[in-house]
Amino acid sequence: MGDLGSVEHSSVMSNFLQKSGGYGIIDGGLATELERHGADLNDPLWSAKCLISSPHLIRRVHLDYLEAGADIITTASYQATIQGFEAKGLSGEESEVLLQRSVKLACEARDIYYDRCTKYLPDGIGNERILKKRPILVAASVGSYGAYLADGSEYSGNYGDAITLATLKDFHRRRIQVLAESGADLIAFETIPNKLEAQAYAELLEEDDIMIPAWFSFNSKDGFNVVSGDSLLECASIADSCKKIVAVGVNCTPPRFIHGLILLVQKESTGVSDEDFVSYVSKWREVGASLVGGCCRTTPNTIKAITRALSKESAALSSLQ
Ligand code: MET
Ligand SMILES: [Zn+2]
Repeated sequence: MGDLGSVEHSSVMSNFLQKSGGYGIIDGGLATELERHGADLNDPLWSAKCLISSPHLIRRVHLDYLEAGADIITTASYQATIQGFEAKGLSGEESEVLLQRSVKLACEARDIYYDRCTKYLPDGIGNERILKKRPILVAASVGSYGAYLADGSEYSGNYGDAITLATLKDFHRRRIQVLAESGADLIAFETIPNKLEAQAYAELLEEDDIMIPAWFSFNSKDGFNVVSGDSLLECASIADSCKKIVAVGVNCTPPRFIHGLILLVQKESTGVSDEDFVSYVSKWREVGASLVGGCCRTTPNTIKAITRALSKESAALSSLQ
């Protein structure tokens, strides 16, 4: 993806993939994992509630995913919006601090992880915890306007006629700026439900000259289109025409659809039992996915199973070379 102008942005991902042996493992569900640890996320802020009430738990879940072998961890900002925080009575400034905190927590988890790798000596794979010094990226998560609304439109992509491109850009602008300057390595636009929102993100990345790369990840419930019914191909082409986008994929989508969806977009990709999930992953790799991970209800154990399966495969491949 991209052209000459995108060399710097695309090099972040290509350098990462090169150093990671050609593929990267993304973490699994964050919100659902926080819930599994007892957090009550029944709130319009969903996982972002923990940025206020239990940041330590967020850090711990990031660390669990790193110790399960994830190479990319996504921040707790999915449903963290300035508008959502303000609705809780926080100031604009306080809201921005919370957005920054989401990235800081992931970076801290990475630091702790690296420290553990040094202390416990890297022994690769085989123990309970995977402690292996490797490139780790922090992806600042951005959920959709529908996620903020928390009314189900995140999975219908139907915002009604009153919501225009301008509305969406105004909604997301400041949040994206803050996350881009927070120390994250890239922005992960997740669960994008329609073309209009993809367009809004692409325009913001360009107009505001966002300095870190981004990926677009759509959700689908039919294996062909994004949830709104907009064509995945058209959505992916918006990503293609934006030089700041370094990967396109799908998340929060039934795994049985993902093989076909990758064939459709031929870029990045990202729940079922851990075994079932893993059985899909090699096939996704075979058809060209460079980035694989989980979403809601996947856990550090899912990621560990993926890590093991893929590292076995790449060891087998390199012994043939
Ligand atoms: C509804 S998709 C949620 C994605 C987010 N990164 C999470 O795992 O919490
Ligand atoms: Zn999800």
